[in-house]
Amino acid sequence: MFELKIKTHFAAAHQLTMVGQKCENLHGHNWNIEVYVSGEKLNAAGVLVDFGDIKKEVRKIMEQLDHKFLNEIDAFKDAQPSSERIAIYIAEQLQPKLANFPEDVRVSRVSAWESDDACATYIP
Ligand SMILES: Nc1nc2c(c(=O)[nH]1)N=C([C@H](O)[C@H](O)COP(=O)(O)OP(=O)(O)OP(=O)(O)O)CN2
Ligand SMILES: [Zn+2]
Repeated sequence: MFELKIKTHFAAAHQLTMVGQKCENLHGHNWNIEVYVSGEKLNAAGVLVDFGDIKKEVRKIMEQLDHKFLNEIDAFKDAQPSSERIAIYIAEQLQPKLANFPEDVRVSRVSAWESDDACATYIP
């Protein structure tokens, strides 16, 4: 088994209803995102997937989130944009894009760091 990781980031605003907590106020984060992709087989070039191909797909997903008010994005209208939900969102958006890659390649983990010391990870 091989596991690749690429890192990216986006900046956005959100509001979370957490009963009296400060995050109920409109505020923003610079999220740092780690995307892990795993699979068994290397291609003729000796790689699972070109890092550049993964980055290209992840960049498109970041464009949907960057400098947005996340609560207004369709995916989060009925589901608050916590770091957990952001991690799931990225994983679910990316997985179908991997259909063009070798068949056993899949998203194995997405971590969303909303600060230097707080991170939510989704493992499909
Ligand atoms: N499990 C989760 N808990 C919290 C989330 C989340 O997405 N998942 N999000 C928040 C808020 O986004 C809030 O903005 C961050 O809160 P918090 O880490 O408490 O605040 P700070 O970044 O200011 O950190 P301090 O350590 O308090 O300085 C809350 N919880
Ligand atoms: Zn927040």
